[in-house]
Amino acid sequence: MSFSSSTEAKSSSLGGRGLFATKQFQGGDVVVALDRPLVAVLDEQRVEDTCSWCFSWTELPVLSGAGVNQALKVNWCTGCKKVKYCSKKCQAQAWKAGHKQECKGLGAQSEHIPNLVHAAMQVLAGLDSGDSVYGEIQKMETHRDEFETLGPKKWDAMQLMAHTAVKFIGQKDDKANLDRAKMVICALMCNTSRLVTPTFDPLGLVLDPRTSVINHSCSPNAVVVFDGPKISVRALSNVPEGGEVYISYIDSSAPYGVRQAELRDQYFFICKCSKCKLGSTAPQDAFLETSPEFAERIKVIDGMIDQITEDPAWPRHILGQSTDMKRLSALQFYGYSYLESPDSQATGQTPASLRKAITILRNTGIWPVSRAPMPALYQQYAVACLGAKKYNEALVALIRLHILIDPVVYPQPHHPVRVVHAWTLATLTRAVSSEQDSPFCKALQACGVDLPILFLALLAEIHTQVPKSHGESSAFGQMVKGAWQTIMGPGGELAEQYSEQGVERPRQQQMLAEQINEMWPKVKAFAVDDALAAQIDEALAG
Ligand SMILES: C[S@@+](CC[C@H](N)C(=O)[O-])C[C@H]1O[C@@H](n2cnc3c(N)ncnc32)[C@H](O)[C@@H]1O
Repeated sequence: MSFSSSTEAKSSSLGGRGLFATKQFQGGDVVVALDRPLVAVLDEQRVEDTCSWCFSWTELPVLSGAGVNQALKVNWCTGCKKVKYCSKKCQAQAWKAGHKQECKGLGAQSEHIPNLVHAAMQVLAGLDSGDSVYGEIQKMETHRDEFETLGPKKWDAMQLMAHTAVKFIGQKDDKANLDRAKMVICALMCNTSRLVTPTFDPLGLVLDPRTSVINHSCSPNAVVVFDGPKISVRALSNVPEGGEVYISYIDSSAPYGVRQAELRDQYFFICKCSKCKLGSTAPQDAFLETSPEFAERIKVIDGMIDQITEDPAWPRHILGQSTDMKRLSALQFYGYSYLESPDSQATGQTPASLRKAITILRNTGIWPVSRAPMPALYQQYAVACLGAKKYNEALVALIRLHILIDPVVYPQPHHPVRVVHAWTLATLTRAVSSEQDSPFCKALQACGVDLPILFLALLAEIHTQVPKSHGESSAFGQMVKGAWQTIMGPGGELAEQYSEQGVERPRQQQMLAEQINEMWPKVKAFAVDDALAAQIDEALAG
Protein backbone atom coordinates (compact mmCIF):
# COMPACT_ATOMS: atom_id res chain seq x y z
CA MET A 1 0.00 0.00 0.00
CA SER A 2 1.42 3.40 -0.98
CA PHE A 3 0.60 6.31 1.36
CA SER A 4 2.65 8.92 -0.51
CA SER A 5 4.96 8.99 -3.51
CA SER A 6 8.06 8.40 -1.36
CA THR A 7 6.86 5.90 1.25
CA GLU A 8 5.04 2.60 1.38
CA ALA A 9 3.33 0.66 4.16
CA LYS A 10 4.37 -2.96 4.21
CA SER A 11 5.19 -5.83 6.50
CA SER A 12 7.85 -5.00 9.09
CA SER A 13 10.35 -7.33 10.76
CA LEU A 14 8.98 -5.98 14.07
CA GLY A 15 5.63 -7.65 13.33
CA GLY A 16 2.58 -6.10 11.67
CA ARG A 17 3.18 -3.34 9.19
CA GLY A 18 5.51 -0.37 9.18
CA LEU A 19 6.26 2.63 6.96
CA PHE A 20 9.22 2.38 4.60
CA ALA A 21 11.06 4.98 2.53
CA THR A 22 11.03 4.46 -1.22
CA LYS A 23 13.72 7.13 -1.62
CA GLN A 24 16.47 8.39 0.65
CA PHE A 25 15.58 11.10 3.19
CA GLN A 26 18.02 13.48 4.90
CA GLY A 27 17.50 15.01 8.35
CA GLY A 28 14.80 17.70 8.08
CA ASP A 29 13.13 16.25 4.96
CA VAL A 30 9.35 15.77 5.02
CA VAL A 31 8.60 12.04 4.88
CA VAL A 32 4.79 12.25 5.13
CA ALA A 33 2.59 15.35 4.82
CA LEU A 34 -1.13 15.43 5.55
CA ASP A 35 -3.48 18.40 5.24
CA ARG A 36 -5.55 17.15 8.15
CA PRO A 37 -5.75 13.95 10.20
CA LEU A 38 -8.66 11.67 9.47
CA VAL A 39 -9.89 11.72 13.07
CA ALA A 40 -9.26 14.49 15.58
CA VAL A 41 -10.97 15.53 18.79
CA LEU A 42 -10.14 18.32 21.19
CA ASP A 43 -9.52 17.91 24.91
CA GLU A 44 -12.32 19.16 27.14
CA GLN A 45 -10.11 22.11 28.23
CA ARG A 46 -9.66 23.24 24.60
CA VAL A 47 -13.21 22.83 23.24
CA GLU A 48 -14.29 26.34 24.24
CA ASP A 49 -11.31 28.26 22.85
CA THR A 50 -10.22 26.26 19.79
CA CYS A 51 -11.66 25.70 16.32
CA SER A 52 -12.59 22.03 16.03
CA TRP A 53 -11.74 21.99 12.32
CA CYS A 54 -8.52 24.00 11.80
CA PHE A 55 -7.38 23.83 15.48
CA SER A 56 -6.73 27.58 15.67
CA TRP A 57 -6.28 28.24 19.35
CA THR A 58 -7.48 31.61 20.62
CA GLU A 59 -5.88 31.57 24.08
CA LEU A 60 -2.27 32.69 24.37
CA PRO A 61 -0.23 30.23 26.40
CA VAL A 62 2.72 31.75 28.23
CA LEU A 63 5.53 32.49 25.74
CA SER A 64 4.32 30.13 23.10
CA GLY A 65 2.44 31.55 20.19
CA ALA A 66 2.51 29.67 16.89
CA GLY A 67 -0.97 28.46 16.00
CA VAL A 68 -2.50 30.93 18.45
CA ASN A 69 -4.70 33.66 17.07
CA GLN A 70 -6.12 35.77 19.86
CA ALA A 71 -7.99 38.03 17.44
CA LEU A 72 -10.03 35.07 16.26
CA LYS A 73 -13.46 34.28 17.72
CA VAL A 74 -14.79 30.75 17.84
CA ASN A 75 -18.53 30.09 17.86
CA TRP A 76 -20.57 27.08 18.90
CA CYS A 77 -22.12 24.84 16.28
CA THR A 78 -25.77 25.87 16.78
CA GLY A 79 -26.88 22.27 16.26
CA CYS A 80 -24.98 20.46 19.03
CA LYS A 81 -23.30 23.28 21.01
CA LYS A 82 -20.46 20.83 21.66
CA VAL A 83 -17.85 22.05 19.14
CA LYS A 84 -16.77 25.52 18.05
CA TYR A 85 -15.54 26.84 14.69
CA CYS A 86 -13.65 29.98 13.72
CA SER A 87 -15.43 30.53 10.37
CA LYS A 88 -18.32 29.42 8.23
CA LYS A 89 -15.74 27.78 5.95
CA CYS A 90 -14.35 25.59 8.77
CA GLN A 91 -17.88 24.74 9.87
CA ALA A 92 -18.92 23.75 6.32
CA GLN A 93 -15.82 21.58 5.84
CA ALA A 94 -16.32 19.88 9.20
CA TRP A 95 -19.97 19.25 8.40
CA LYS A 96 -19.10 17.63 5.08
CA ALA A 97 -16.28 15.58 6.56
CA GLY A 98 -18.52 13.95 9.14
CA HIS A 99 -19.92 16.38 11.71
CA LYS A 100 -23.35 15.93 10.11
CA GLN A 101 -23.35 12.30 11.32
CA GLU A 102 -22.32 13.10 14.90
CA CYS A 103 -24.03 16.49 15.50
CA LYS A 104 -27.35 15.12 16.73
CA GLY A 105 -25.75 12.52 18.98
CA LEU A 106 -23.33 15.03 20.50
CA GLY A 107 -26.11 17.57 21.04
CA ALA A 108 -28.28 15.10 22.93
CA GLN A 109 -25.64 14.76 25.70
CA SER A 110 -25.52 17.19 28.58
CA GLU A 111 -21.83 16.57 29.37
CA HIS A 112 -18.54 16.55 27.46
CA ILE A 113 -18.15 13.25 25.65
CA PRO A 114 -14.86 11.49 26.49
CA ASN A 115 -12.27 11.85 23.72
CA LEU A 116 -12.04 8.15 22.92
CA VAL A 117 -15.82 7.81 22.56
CA HIS A 118 -16.01 10.93 20.38
CA ALA A 119 -13.12 9.66 18.21
CA ALA A 120 -14.83 6.25 17.93
CA MET A 121 -18.02 7.98 16.75
CA GLN A 122 -16.02 9.68 13.98
CA VAL A 123 -14.45 6.39 12.91
CA LEU A 124 -17.78 4.51 12.92
CA ALA A 125 -19.41 7.23 10.82
CA GLY A 126 -16.40 7.18 8.46
CA LEU A 127 -16.55 3.40 8.07
CA ASP A 128 -20.23 3.67 7.13
CA SER A 129 -19.38 6.31 4.52
CA GLY A 130 -17.34 3.70 2.62
CA ASP A 131 -14.32 6.04 2.32
CA SER A 132 -11.36 3.69 1.73
CA VAL A 133 -9.01 5.61 4.09
CA TYR A 134 -11.29 4.69 7.01
CA GLY A 135 -11.10 1.10 5.79
CA GLU A 136 -7.35 1.26 6.54
CA ILE A 137 -8.21 1.60 10.25
CA GLN A 138 -9.51 -1.98 10.14
CA LYS A 139 -6.01 -3.14 9.15
CA MET A 140 -4.38 -1.59 12.23
CA GLU A 141 -3.04 -3.52 15.20
CA THR A 142 -5.86 -3.70 17.75
CA HIS A 143 -4.36 -6.02 20.40
CA ARG A 144 -7.91 -7.02 21.20
CA ASP A 145 -6.89 -10.33 22.83
CA GLU A 146 -4.43 -8.55 25.09
CA PHE A 147 -7.01 -5.93 26.08
CA GLU A 148 -9.47 -8.67 26.98
CA THR A 149 -6.92 -10.30 29.26
CA LEU A 150 -6.27 -7.04 31.14
CA GLY A 151 -9.07 -7.98 33.48
CA PRO A 152 -12.81 -7.41 33.58
CA LYS A 153 -12.56 -3.88 34.98
CA LYS A 154 -10.56 -2.48 32.06
CA TRP A 155 -12.29 -4.56 29.38
CA ASP A 156 -15.75 -3.69 30.72
CA ALA A 157 -14.89 0.00 30.57
CA MET A 158 -13.74 -0.41 26.95
CA GLN A 159 -16.93 -2.30 26.03
CA LEU A 160 -18.98 0.45 27.60
CA MET A 161 -17.15 3.04 25.49
CA ALA A 162 -17.87 0.99 22.35
CA HIS A 163 -21.52 0.69 23.28
CA THR A 164 -21.79 4.43 23.99
CA ALA A 165 -20.17 5.34 20.64
CA VAL A 166 -22.62 3.12 18.74
CA LYS A 167 -25.57 4.65 20.58
CA PHE A 168 -24.43 8.28 20.22
CA ILE A 169 -23.77 7.94 16.48
CA GLY A 170 -27.27 6.52 16.06
CA GLN A 171 -26.38 3.00 14.89
CA LYS A 172 -28.34 -0.12 15.83
CA ASP A 173 -26.72 -1.80 18.82
CA ASP A 174 -26.67 -5.27 17.24
CA LYS A 175 -23.78 -7.69 17.68
CA ALA A 176 -22.10 -6.79 14.38
CA ASN A 177 -22.08 -3.06 15.15
CA LEU A 178 -20.92 -3.61 18.73
CA ASP A 179 -18.10 -5.93 17.64
CA ARG A 180 -16.94 -3.37 15.10
CA ALA A 181 -17.09 -0.62 17.73
CA LYS A 182 -14.97 -2.74 20.15
CA MET A 183 -12.39 -3.18 17.39
CA VAL A 184 -12.40 0.60 16.86
CA ILE A 185 -11.92 1.32 20.58
CA CYS A 186 -8.99 -1.15 20.72
CA ALA A 187 -7.45 0.42 17.59
CA LEU A 188 -7.80 3.88 19.11
CA MET A 189 -6.25 2.77 22.41
CA CYS A 190 -2.98 1.71 20.77
CA ASN A 191 -2.81 3.93 17.69
CA THR A 192 -3.85 7.47 18.59
CA SER A 193 -1.33 10.19 19.21
CA ARG A 194 -1.56 13.63 20.79
CA LEU A 195 -2.83 16.57 18.75
CA VAL A 196 -0.54 19.47 19.66
CA THR A 197 0.27 23.00 18.53
CA PRO A 198 3.49 23.66 16.58
CA THR A 199 5.04 24.45 19.99
CA PHE A 200 3.82 21.15 21.49
CA ASP A 201 1.03 22.52 23.69
CA PRO A 202 -1.56 19.73 23.98
CA LEU A 203 -4.89 20.18 22.18
CA GLY A 204 -6.44 16.74 21.84
CA LEU A 205 -5.95 13.40 20.11
CA VAL A 206 -5.61 12.28 16.49
CA LEU A 207 -5.73 9.12 14.48
CA ASP A 208 -4.73 8.69 10.88
CA PRO A 209 -3.74 5.39 9.25
CA ARG A 210 -1.10 7.18 7.17
CA THR A 211 0.88 8.10 10.32
CA SER A 212 -0.33 5.40 12.72
CA VAL A 213 1.39 2.79 10.58
CA ILE A 214 4.78 4.10 11.76
CA ASN A 215 6.47 1.82 14.28
CA HIS A 216 8.33 2.91 17.38
CA SER A 217 12.03 3.18 18.21
CA CYS A 218 13.63 4.71 21.31
CA SER A 219 16.25 6.12 18.86
CA PRO A 220 13.79 7.41 16.26
CA ASN A 221 14.79 8.61 12.80
CA ALA A 222 11.66 10.75 12.40
CA VAL A 223 9.32 12.97 14.39
CA VAL A 224 5.74 14.21 14.01
CA VAL A 225 5.16 17.98 13.81
CA PHE A 226 1.83 19.84 13.67
CA ASP A 227 1.07 23.08 11.90
CA GLY A 228 -2.57 23.82 12.70
CA PRO A 229 -4.44 20.95 11.04
CA LYS A 230 -1.43 19.94 8.94
CA ILE A 231 0.74 17.05 10.07
CA SER A 232 4.22 16.35 8.84
CA VAL A 233 6.53 13.52 9.69
CA ARG A 234 10.07 14.89 9.37
CA ALA A 235 13.27 12.90 9.18
CA LEU A 236 15.57 13.48 12.15
CA SER A 237 18.46 11.67 10.53
CA ASN A 238 19.24 9.90 7.30
CA VAL A 239 16.62 7.30 6.27
CA PRO A 240 18.04 5.19 3.43
CA GLU A 241 15.92 4.09 0.48
CA GLY A 242 14.08 0.96 1.63
CA GLY A 243 14.71 1.82 5.30
CA GLU A 244 11.96 1.76 7.91
CA VAL A 245 10.74 5.05 9.38
CA TYR A 246 10.49 5.13 13.19
CA ILE A 247 9.05 7.68 15.58
CA SER A 248 9.09 7.54 19.38
CA TYR A 249 5.74 6.87 21.08
CA ILE A 250 7.06 7.74 24.51
CA ASP A 251 9.62 9.91 26.27
CA SER A 252 12.66 8.12 24.87
CA SER A 253 14.96 9.77 27.43
CA ALA A 254 13.35 7.57 30.13
CA PRO A 255 15.47 4.79 31.64
CA TYR A 256 15.29 1.30 30.11
CA GLY A 257 12.86 -0.19 32.66
CA VAL A 258 10.44 2.73 32.42
CA ARG A 259 10.47 2.68 28.59
CA GLN A 260 9.96 -1.07 28.41
CA ALA A 261 7.08 -0.97 30.89
CA GLU A 262 5.31 1.88 29.11
CA LEU A 263 5.58 0.20 25.70
CA ARG A 264 4.50 -3.15 27.10
CA ASP A 265 1.53 -1.78 29.06
CA GLN A 266 0.22 0.63 26.45
CA TYR A 267 1.31 -0.87 23.12
CA PHE A 268 1.85 -4.54 24.02
CA PHE A 269 5.35 -5.05 22.67
CA ILE A 270 8.85 -5.62 23.93
CA CYS A 271 11.03 -2.94 22.36
CA LYS A 272 14.19 -4.32 20.79
CA CYS A 273 15.50 -1.09 19.27
CA SER A 274 19.25 -0.35 19.23
CA LYS A 275 18.96 1.58 22.52
CA CYS A 276 16.91 -1.12 24.26
CA LYS A 277 19.38 -3.79 23.12
CA LEU A 278 21.90 -2.08 25.43
CA GLY A 279 19.44 -2.48 28.31
CA SER A 280 20.32 -0.38 31.34
CA THR A 281 23.95 -0.16 30.17
CA ALA A 282 22.95 2.51 27.61
CA PRO A 283 24.80 5.81 28.23
CA GLN A 284 21.56 7.62 29.12
CA ASP A 285 20.93 5.26 32.06
CA ALA A 286 24.40 5.78 33.51
CA PHE A 287 25.27 7.68 36.67
CA LEU A 288 28.34 9.79 37.31
CA GLU A 289 31.26 8.39 39.29
CA THR A 290 30.41 8.12 42.95
CA SER A 291 32.04 10.49 45.38
CA PRO A 292 33.03 9.64 48.99
CA GLU A 293 29.91 11.40 50.28
CA PHE A 294 27.63 9.55 47.89
CA ALA A 295 26.61 6.71 50.26
CA GLU A 296 25.64 9.25 52.93
CA ARG A 297 23.79 11.52 50.51
CA ILE A 298 21.50 8.87 49.06
CA LYS A 299 20.33 7.80 52.50
CA VAL A 300 17.83 10.68 52.26
CA ILE A 301 15.45 8.22 50.66
CA ASP A 302 15.60 5.49 53.31
CA GLY A 303 12.52 6.62 55.21
CA MET A 304 10.43 6.48 52.04
CA ILE A 305 11.55 3.17 50.55
CA ASP A 306 8.95 0.93 52.20
CA GLN A 307 6.12 3.19 51.12
CA ILE A 308 7.43 3.40 47.54
CA THR A 309 7.88 -0.34 47.05
CA GLU A 310 4.17 -0.87 47.70
CA ASP A 311 3.36 1.11 44.52
CA PRO A 312 2.42 -0.95 41.44
CA ALA A 313 4.77 1.20 39.32
CA TRP A 314 7.79 0.30 41.50
CA PRO A 315 9.11 -2.68 39.47
CA ARG A 316 9.84 -0.55 36.40
CA HIS A 317 12.21 1.58 38.48
CA ILE A 318 14.35 -1.19 39.95
CA LEU A 319 17.96 -0.61 38.93
CA GLY A 320 19.62 -3.32 41.02
CA GLN A 321 19.38 -5.23 44.28
CA SER A 322 22.30 -3.83 46.28
CA THR A 323 21.38 -1.33 49.01
CA ASP A 324 22.85 1.58 47.05
CA MET A 325 21.04 0.58 43.86
CA LYS A 326 17.80 0.18 45.78
CA ARG A 327 18.22 3.71 47.08
CA LEU A 328 18.93 5.03 43.58
CA SER A 329 15.87 3.18 42.27
CA ALA A 330 13.80 4.79 44.99
CA LEU A 331 15.20 8.20 44.08
CA GLN A 332 14.31 7.63 40.45
CA PHE A 333 10.79 6.62 41.49
CA TYR A 334 10.58 9.66 43.74
CA GLY A 335 11.61 11.99 40.87
CA TYR A 336 9.02 10.43 38.57
CA SER A 337 6.31 10.84 41.19
CA TYR A 338 6.58 14.61 40.61
CA LEU A 339 5.79 14.34 36.92
CA GLU A 340 2.39 14.33 35.34
CA SER A 341 1.68 10.79 34.34
CA PRO A 342 -1.43 8.70 34.72
CA ASP A 343 0.22 6.21 37.06
CA SER A 344 2.30 8.60 39.10
CA GLN A 345 1.26 9.76 42.51
CA ALA A 346 1.74 13.37 41.50
CA THR A 347 2.70 15.23 44.60
CA GLY A 348 2.21 18.66 43.10
CA GLN A 349 3.42 20.72 40.20
CA THR A 350 4.41 23.92 41.94
CA PRO A 351 7.81 25.47 41.18
CA ALA A 352 8.82 24.76 44.79
CA SER A 353 7.93 21.06 44.73
CA LEU A 354 9.57 20.44 41.35
CA ARG A 355 12.63 22.30 42.46
CA LYS A 356 12.79 20.17 45.58
CA ALA A 357 12.77 17.00 43.46
CA ILE A 358 15.55 18.41 41.22
CA THR A 359 17.62 19.40 44.25
CA ILE A 360 17.33 15.99 45.91
CA LEU A 361 18.49 14.21 42.74
CA ARG A 362 21.27 16.76 42.19
CA ASN A 363 22.47 16.43 45.78
CA THR A 364 23.25 12.76 45.24
CA GLY A 365 26.29 14.11 43.39
CA ILE A 366 26.03 11.33 40.79
CA TRP A 367 22.81 12.19 38.93
CA PRO A 368 23.64 13.64 35.50
CA VAL A 369 21.37 16.55 34.64
CA SER A 370 20.47 14.80 31.37
CA ARG A 371 19.50 11.53 33.10
CA ALA A 372 15.80 10.83 33.57
CA PRO A 373 13.76 12.11 35.22
CA MET A 374 15.86 15.31 35.38
CA PRO A 375 15.06 16.52 31.81
CA ALA A 376 11.31 16.21 32.39
CA LEU A 377 11.60 17.77 35.85
CA TYR A 378 13.51 20.74 34.41
CA GLN A 379 10.95 21.16 31.63
CA GLN A 380 8.02 21.04 34.03
CA TYR A 381 9.82 23.30 36.49
CA ALA A 382 10.32 25.90 33.74
CA VAL A 383 6.65 25.62 32.72
CA ALA A 384 5.49 25.88 36.35
CA CYS A 385 7.71 28.96 36.88
CA LEU A 386 6.33 30.61 33.74
CA GLY A 387 2.78 29.87 34.91
CA ALA A 388 3.59 31.41 38.30
CA LYS A 389 5.24 34.43 36.57
CA LYS A 390 8.60 33.53 38.15
CA TYR A 391 10.41 34.55 34.97
CA ASN A 392 13.93 34.77 36.37
CA GLU A 393 13.78 31.23 37.77
CA ALA A 394 12.33 29.99 34.47
CA LEU A 395 15.19 31.63 32.60
CA VAL A 396 17.88 29.86 34.65
CA ALA A 397 16.09 26.50 34.16
CA LEU A 398 15.73 27.06 30.41
CA ILE A 399 19.42 27.99 30.07
CA ARG A 400 20.34 24.69 31.74
CA LEU A 401 17.87 22.84 29.53
CA HIS A 402 19.32 24.44 26.40
CA ILE A 403 22.98 23.95 27.21
CA LEU A 404 23.12 20.75 29.25
CA ILE A 405 20.02 18.69 28.60
CA ASP A 406 18.57 19.16 25.12
CA PRO A 407 21.78 18.39 23.17
CA VAL A 408 21.83 14.97 24.91
CA VAL A 409 18.10 14.19 24.83
CA TYR A 410 17.52 15.57 21.32
CA PRO A 411 20.87 15.07 19.58
CA GLN A 412 19.84 16.67 16.27
CA PRO A 413 20.07 20.51 16.44
CA HIS A 414 16.95 20.67 14.23
CA HIS A 415 14.88 18.44 16.53
CA PRO A 416 11.56 20.36 16.72
CA VAL A 417 11.30 20.04 20.52
CA ARG A 418 14.82 21.42 20.93
CA VAL A 419 14.04 24.31 18.58
CA VAL A 420 10.80 25.11 20.45
CA HIS A 421 12.66 25.09 23.78
CA ALA A 422 15.21 27.50 22.27
CA TRP A 423 12.37 29.73 21.08
CA THR A 424 10.83 29.83 24.55
CA LEU A 425 14.23 30.68 26.02
CA ALA A 426 14.79 33.39 23.38
CA THR A 427 11.39 34.97 24.03
CA LEU A 428 11.94 34.92 27.76
CA THR A 429 15.49 36.26 27.43
CA ARG A 430 14.18 39.23 25.50
CA ALA A 431 11.43 39.90 28.03
CA VAL A 432 13.75 39.64 31.05
CA SER A 433 16.51 41.73 29.39
CA SER A 434 14.14 44.68 29.18
CA GLU A 435 14.95 45.20 32.87
CA GLN A 436 18.70 45.43 32.45
CA ASP A 437 19.21 47.15 35.79
CA SER A 438 17.43 44.53 37.91
CA PRO A 439 19.62 42.70 40.47
CA PHE A 440 18.98 39.47 38.55
CA CYS A 441 20.21 40.84 35.22
CA LYS A 442 23.22 42.37 36.95
CA ALA A 443 24.05 39.05 38.63
CA LEU A 444 23.84 37.28 35.27
CA GLN A 445 25.95 39.97 33.65
CA ALA A 446 28.56 39.43 36.35
CA CYS A 447 28.68 35.76 35.31
CA GLY A 448 29.23 36.82 31.69
CA VAL A 449 25.66 36.12 30.55
CA ASP A 450 24.75 39.12 28.42
CA LEU A 451 21.01 38.71 27.83
CA PRO A 452 20.62 40.89 24.70
CA ILE A 453 23.48 38.98 23.01
CA LEU A 454 22.09 35.65 24.23
CA PHE A 455 18.77 36.53 22.63
CA LEU A 456 20.41 37.31 19.29
CA ALA A 457 22.50 34.13 19.44
CA LEU A 458 19.37 32.03 20.08
CA LEU A 459 17.40 33.77 17.36
CA ALA A 460 20.21 33.11 14.87
CA GLU A 461 20.29 29.44 15.92
CA ILE A 462 16.50 29.03 15.60
CA HIS A 463 16.44 30.84 12.26
CA THR A 464 19.03 28.40 10.92
CA GLN A 465 17.23 25.30 12.18
CA VAL A 466 13.56 26.13 11.52
CA PRO A 467 13.49 25.11 7.83
CA LYS A 468 14.40 21.59 8.96
CA SER A 469 12.45 21.48 12.24
CA HIS A 470 9.06 22.91 11.20
CA GLY A 471 9.46 24.19 7.63
CA GLU A 472 9.81 27.82 6.53
CA SER A 473 6.21 28.18 5.39
CA SER A 474 4.69 26.78 8.61
CA ALA A 475 3.08 29.12 11.17
CA PHE A 476 6.09 28.60 13.45
CA GLY A 477 8.53 29.15 10.56
CA GLN A 478 6.75 32.38 9.64
CA MET A 479 6.79 33.58 13.24
CA VAL A 480 10.55 33.00 13.45
CA LYS A 481 11.10 34.69 10.08
CA GLY A 482 9.06 37.70 11.22
CA ALA A 483 11.14 38.05 14.41
CA TRP A 484 14.37 37.64 12.44
CA GLN A 485 13.46 40.36 9.94
CA THR A 486 12.29 42.81 12.60
CA ILE A 487 15.53 42.44 14.51
CA MET A 488 18.26 41.29 12.16
CA GLY A 489 16.95 42.41 8.76
CA PRO A 490 18.06 45.52 6.88
CA GLY A 491 16.78 48.53 8.80
CA GLY A 492 15.89 46.22 11.70
CA GLU A 493 16.40 46.90 15.42
CA LEU A 494 19.96 45.57 15.49
CA ALA A 495 21.12 47.51 12.43
CA GLU A 496 19.72 50.66 13.98
CA GLN A 497 21.46 49.96 17.29
CA TYR A 498 24.81 49.35 15.58
CA SER A 499 24.41 52.43 13.36
CA GLU A 500 23.85 54.51 16.50
CA GLN A 501 27.21 53.16 17.74
CA GLY A 502 28.79 54.13 14.38
CA VAL A 503 29.23 50.51 13.19
CA GLU A 504 28.55 50.24 9.46
CA ARG A 505 26.45 47.42 7.96
CA PRO A 506 29.29 45.23 6.51
CA ARG A 507 30.95 45.07 9.94
CA GLN A 508 27.70 44.55 11.89
CA GLN A 509 27.27 40.80 11.20
CA GLN A 510 30.94 40.14 11.92
CA MET A 511 30.77 42.09 15.15
CA LEU A 512 27.70 40.19 16.29
CA ALA A 513 29.37 36.85 15.48
CA GLU A 514 32.39 37.90 17.59
CA GLN A 515 30.19 38.93 20.51
CA ILE A 516 28.29 35.63 20.34
CA ASN A 517 31.49 33.57 20.16
CA GLU A 518 32.84 35.34 23.19
CA MET A 519 29.67 34.89 25.18
CA TRP A 520 28.81 31.19 24.61
CA PRO A 521 31.61 29.70 26.72
CA LYS A 522 30.50 31.95 29.59
CA VAL A 523 26.87 30.83 29.28
CA LYS A 524 28.08 27.22 29.22
CA ALA A 525 30.20 27.79 32.30
CA PHE A 526 27.22 29.37 34.01
CA ALA A 527 25.00 26.40 33.14
CA VAL A 528 27.38 23.77 34.54
CA ASP A 529 28.62 25.64 37.56
CA ASP A 530 26.48 24.99 40.62
CA ALA A 531 28.32 27.69 42.55
CA LEU A 532 27.32 30.29 39.97
CA ALA A 533 23.77 28.96 40.02
CA ALA A 534 23.79 29.27 43.81
CA GLN A 535 24.94 32.88 43.45
CA ILE A 536 21.98 33.51 41.15
CA ASP A 537 19.66 31.69 43.54
CA GLU A 538 20.75 34.07 46.24
CA ALA A 539 20.09 37.03 43.98
CA LEU A 540 16.67 35.58 43.20
CA ALA A 541 15.87 35.01 46.85
CA GLY A 542 16.95 38.57 47.59
C1 LIG B 1 0.77 2.61 16.00
S1 LIG B 1 0.87 0.93 15.65
C2 LIG B 1 2.14 0.83 14.48
C3 LIG B 1 1.72 0.05 13.23
C4 LIG B 1 1.53 -1.42 13.46
N1 LIG B 1 2.79 -2.14 13.34
C5 LIG B 1 0.50 -1.99 12.53
O1 LIG B 1 0.77 -2.94 11.84
O2 LIG B 1 -0.64 -1.49 12.52
C6 LIG B 1 1.50 0.38 17.16
C7 LIG B 1 1.67 -1.10 17.26
O3 LIG B 1 2.71 -1.55 16.39
C8 LIG B 1 3.54 -2.51 17.00
N2 LIG B 1 4.91 -1.94 17.18
C9 LIG B 1 5.26 -0.64 17.03
N3 LIG B 1 6.57 -0.46 17.22
C10 LIG B 1 7.08 -1.67 17.55
C11 LIG B 1 8.38 -2.13 17.89
N4 LIG B 1 9.44 -1.30 17.97
N5 LIG B 1 8.55 -3.45 18.16
C12 LIG B 1 7.50 -4.31 18.11
N6 LIG B 1 6.23 -3.92 17.78
C13 LIG B 1 6.01 -2.63 17.51
C14 LIG B 1 2.89 -2.80 18.35
O4 LIG B 1 2.02 -3.88 18.17
C15 LIG B 1 2.10 -1.54 18.63
O5 LIG B 1 1.00 -1.74 19.48
